[in-house]
Amino acid sequence: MAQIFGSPESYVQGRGVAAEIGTHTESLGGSALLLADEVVMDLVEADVTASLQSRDAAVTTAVFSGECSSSEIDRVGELAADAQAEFVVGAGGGKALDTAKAVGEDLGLGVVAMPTIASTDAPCSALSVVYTDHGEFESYRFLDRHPDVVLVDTALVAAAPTRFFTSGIADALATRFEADATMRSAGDNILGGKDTRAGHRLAELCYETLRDHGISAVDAVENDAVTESVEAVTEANTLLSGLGFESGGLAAAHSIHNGLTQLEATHEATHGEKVNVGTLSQLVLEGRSDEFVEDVVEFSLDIGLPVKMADIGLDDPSDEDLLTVAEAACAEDETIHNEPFDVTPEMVRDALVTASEIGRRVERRR
Ligand SMILES: NC(=O)c1ccc[n+]([C@@H]2O[C@H](COP(=O)([O-])OP(=O)(O)OC[C@H]3O[C@@H](n4cnc5c(N)ncnc54)[C@H](O)[C@@H]3O)[C@@H](O)[C@H]2O)c1
Ligand SMILES: [Zn+2]
Repeated sequence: MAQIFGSPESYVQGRGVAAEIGTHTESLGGSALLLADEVVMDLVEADVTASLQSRDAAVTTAVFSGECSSSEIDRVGELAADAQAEFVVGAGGGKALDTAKAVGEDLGLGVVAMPTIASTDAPCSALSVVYTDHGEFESYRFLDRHPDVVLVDTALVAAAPTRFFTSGIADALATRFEADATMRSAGDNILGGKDTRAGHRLAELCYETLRDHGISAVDAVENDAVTESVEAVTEANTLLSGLGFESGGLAAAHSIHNGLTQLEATHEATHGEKVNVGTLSQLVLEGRSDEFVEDVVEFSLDIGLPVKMADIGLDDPSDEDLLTVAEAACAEDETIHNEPFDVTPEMVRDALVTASEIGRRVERRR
């Protein structure tokens, strides 16, 4: 089978770049739909509208409901059609961006992904994760095209609540481990091909960047400051992890995340926070050494990330709850089958409870 690597047409990152968006969208047409929820609309509408209008692009705004569901994708699609938009600018977190990407695909429009938090690796991928209107994982929707432009204003990223930034570190921390599993099993990446050296190396670079800069980047973001470490980690969370997971492949960590979304009690935890519990479980599942797992737990604690189920709303999960998570994680089309051995629900349940116990133990001894 062919090796496949994919990426957005262009990636722009820096302090204040939201106000320069118009200089990067001229090839996309003269009419934009700006999609953002109320919080994000307040943050970006003035700068984005002024910059696009200065380049002769008309702007219509649409308020995002908060969930990337089929009904929301259809609703926003109708608004884009009514506005005769030629491109969609999705601003906000992963859900707003995933919705904008799906709308762009449905209507054949250009797409600008403008993350205002570095909370996930959603911005760069040709993928929308679709949920029910109630927030349960429903399906991966694979898109034909990547976003035309990904634009990340690091001043916005640093000013947002720190929890989003740390969640993005968690999402990115999983990337290398999942790409490694996919490579060892010769599994498929998200683009339906085998990995390239480039895809795999970017996943490794992502991990190295987080370990080299993660802790001080969080210190900076706590103070709304943009440092070189914040630039490095924003790039790792957004670009390196985005390219790394898509072209490198996903494995157990994200399947366990998807399983966890089946339980209402986890819905308050962010995507990245649930992924971190999935990552630690993957390491246990793979039989990594105590020292290795504890090192990742220590780093997670330094960053302020969950290391056990109780940290993501599951204080005392019942056997039935654990089986629900484990069975969903092992569904036939799940990426957990990219692990280089057969995985059963029992193995996932045992890895989850053991990873949580390790997390609890390391936390106690600090
Ligand atoms: N498509 C992909 O490749 C991919 C990859 C990873 C994750 N995802 C998806 O991303 C979603 C999770 O995204 P998320 O964690 O960003 O959550 P989210 O999209 O729900 O956004 C979280 C919140 O951040 C707020 N926000 C955004 N920018 C802000 C700012 N600058 N200041 C203050 N608040 C701000 C928004 O109002 C929103 O309420 C999940 O649906 C997940 O499946 C998709
Ligand atoms: Zn993710």
